[in-house]
Amino acid sequence: MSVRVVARIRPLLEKELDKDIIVRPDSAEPGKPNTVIKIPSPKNGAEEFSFAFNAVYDQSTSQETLFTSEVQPHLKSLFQGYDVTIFAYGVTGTGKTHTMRGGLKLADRGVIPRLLSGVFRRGKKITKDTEGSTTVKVSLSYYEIYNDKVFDLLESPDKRTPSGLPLRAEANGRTVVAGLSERACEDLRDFEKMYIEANNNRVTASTKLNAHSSRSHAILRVKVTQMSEEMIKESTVSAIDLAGSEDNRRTDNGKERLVESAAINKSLFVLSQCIDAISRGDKRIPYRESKMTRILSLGQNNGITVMILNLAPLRSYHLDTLSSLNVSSRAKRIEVREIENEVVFKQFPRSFSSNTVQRQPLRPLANALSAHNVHNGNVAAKATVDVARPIKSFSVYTDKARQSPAKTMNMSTALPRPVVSVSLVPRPSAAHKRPSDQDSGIARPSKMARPMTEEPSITVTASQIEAMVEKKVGEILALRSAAENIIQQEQSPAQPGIGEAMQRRLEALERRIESEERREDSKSDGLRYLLAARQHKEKGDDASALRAYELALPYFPGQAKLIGKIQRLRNRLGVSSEHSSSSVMRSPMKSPLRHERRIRRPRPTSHFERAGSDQDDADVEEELLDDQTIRIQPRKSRSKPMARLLQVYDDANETTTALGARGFAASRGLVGY
Ligand SMILES: Nc1ncnc2c1ncn2[C@@H]1O[C@H](COP(=O)(O)OP(=O)(O)OP(=O)(O)O)[C@@H](O)[C@H]1O
Repeated sequence: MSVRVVARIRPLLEKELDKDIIVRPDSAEPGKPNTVIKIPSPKNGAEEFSFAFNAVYDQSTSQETLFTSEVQPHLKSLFQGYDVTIFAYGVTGTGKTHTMRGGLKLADRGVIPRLLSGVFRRGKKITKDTEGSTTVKVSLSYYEIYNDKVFDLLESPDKRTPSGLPLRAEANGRTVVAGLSERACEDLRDFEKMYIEANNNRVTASTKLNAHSSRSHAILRVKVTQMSEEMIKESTVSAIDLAGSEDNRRTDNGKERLVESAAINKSLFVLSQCIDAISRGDKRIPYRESKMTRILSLGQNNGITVMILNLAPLRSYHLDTLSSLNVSSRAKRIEVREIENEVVFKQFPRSFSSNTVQRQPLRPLANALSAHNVHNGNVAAKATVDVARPIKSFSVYTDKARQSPAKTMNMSTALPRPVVSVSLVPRPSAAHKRPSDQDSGIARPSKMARPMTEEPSITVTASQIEAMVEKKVGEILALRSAAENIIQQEQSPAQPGIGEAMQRRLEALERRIESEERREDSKSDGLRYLLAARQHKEKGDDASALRAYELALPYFPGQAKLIGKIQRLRNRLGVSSEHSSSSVMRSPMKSPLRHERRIRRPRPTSHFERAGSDQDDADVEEELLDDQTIRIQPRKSRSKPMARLLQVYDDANETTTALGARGFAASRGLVGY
C-alpha cells in the first residue's frame, strides 16, 4: 500500500483577505469528492497547475470530519496489529499543529486527542467483549527533535543533556530513541494531563509568520498492548507534527530563530531528498542525513502511513505552497509494506499429536522470522531476529505503474503461502480497506506473506503441515533455549555488574560518536549546500542554485562573497529579497539527492569553471571550501552545455511541461523542501 497523502487547506485568519486566495480544491470528475488542488502558475496567472491527492479537505472542514475520514478507519487496523503513522507536513503557519493537536474546546480537538479517545474506547470494548480475558494497555512516549537533537518531552527540561538522546538502530531495522521514557496511560484524562504538560516542554516561539510556531518536530508514540492468556499483541501509532519550513526573509528571524530555522529547513530538505530518492527507486536513501528522517523512515516503516499536507490558501505562500505540493505529490508514490506485527504467543503447545487442533499458525511463524516487531519478553523471537535480520524493503511505483504490481519490490514474495493457513490473527476484512483502495478496484499490494503475483497453488497434506509446524516450532524452541542460555550466562553471579558497566560504556561511546557526528554534520552541511548550489548552477537551474546558496548562508554567516552571489542570482532571476526563492523551482524529476551523490566525491577538475561573473561565484565556493580544508579543483571547461529547462509536473494529468529555467525562475520557482 502506498503512503496516503491528503491535503487540508486552512481557512483565512484575521486580516487575511478573500482576494488573496489562490489555492482551490477541485474534483477529478464532476460530482466526486475533491481530490485535486489547483494553483496558478507563478509565471502566468492564467495557467493552472493541478496536484492530485487521495483526498482534499477545504477550508470548511472540521476537525471531526478530518479525523473520522482519515484517522478513525485506522484504529481498527491498529488493534489488528498494524503500526500506523500519521504526520502533518507543510509550511510554517499552515495549520499542522492545529490539525494534530488542535484547541482545547471539544470541537477544536485535533487528531491526537481524538485518536487517544478512540484507542481507549476500543480498548475498553475489547476487554468487555472478551469478558475481561483480553486486557489492553496503553503507554506513551513523546519527544521532539529540536536543532537535530532528540529531547524527551515527558521529562522536565532541566533533565535534558545538551546532546539530547541518541538514536539506535534495532535489529529489525527500526530506529529507536535510546533512553526515552515510556509512561503507562490509564484513560483519556490521564493522557490529557500528560499531553498538556509535555507540550509545555516543547519549543515554540513567535515568528512573524506564526505567533505560536513550533520550532521542533514533535513525535508522539502510542503503544497499544493487547494481552490474553495465550498471546501478546503490540502495535504502535505515531502522530507527528513536523515543524514547518520557513523563508527567513519573511520571518524576520533573529539569530536564535535562524539557527532553529536552518535545522528545520535542513531536515525538511533531507525529507524531500528521501522522497525523491524513494520515488526514483534509488538504492541509497539519505535517511541518515537527519534525525527526523531516520525516525520517520518513510518507505521503510511497515504498516499504514498517512501524510496530511497542510496548506495556506494565500498568494503570499505561493512558492512555498507549490514546493510542498510537489514534495507531497511524490510522497504518495511511496510504497509501504502493510504487515501486521506478529503476535507473541505466551506458550507453545507441548505436543503435536494428530488430534491437536490448536497448531501454532504458519503465518506468525513466518512473521517471527521476519521479526518486524518483537515483544521484549520473547527471547526466542529476539534470537530469531539476530539470526535472520530482516531486509529493509520498500516498494515504489509511479502512479502509472500501479497496474503492474509485479514491479513492486517485496521480499516477502519469496515466502510461498500454503493454501491451508491457520491463524489467530484475523485478516483485515473488506471493511478495513481504505476507501481509496476500494474505489480504485486495484488489488492492495502485499502484506508480508501475500505474494504480489498470482499465488502459487501448493497442495499440502495435513501430515505435511504438521511436520512443517513441528519442524518450525522445534527450531524456534532451540533458538529460545540458546538465547536463554546466553542470557543466563550474562546474568551469572560469577560476573557481577559486567552487563551494567558494559552498558554504560556502550552508551558513553554512543554519545561520543553522536556528538562527533553532529560536529561533522554541521560543518559539512554548509558545504553540502554550496556544492548542491554549484551543481544546480552548472545545470543552468539558477533558482535551485539560489535556494541552495540561501540554505548555505546560515553556516557561513556574514560571508560577503556568498551574500554577493545570492544577490547577483536574485537580480538575475528578478526576485526581490523580500520574497526571494526560499522555495526553488525544481521538477519532481530533478532531485537534490543527485547532489548528495556527487557531494561526497570531489568533482573532477573539468567541472568547475565558468566565464564572467560566474567565475566570482566559483571563487566563493572554493574559498569557503578551502576554509573547511576540502579542496576542489577549478573546472577547466564545460564539456556539455546543459539544457536550461525545468519540468513542471502536473500530477493530475501526469504530464510535465518544460519551461525555460531563467524565464520561469524569474517569476520565482517551485519546490524547495
Ligand atoms: N483548520 C483551521 N481552522 C482554524 N484555524 C486554523 C486552522 N488551521 C490553522 N489555523 C490557525 O492558523 C494559525 C497557524 O496554525 P498552526 O500553528 O497550527 O500552524 P503550523 O503549521 O503548525 O505552524 P508552525 O510550523 O510554525 O508550527 C493558528 O492560529 C491556528 O489556530
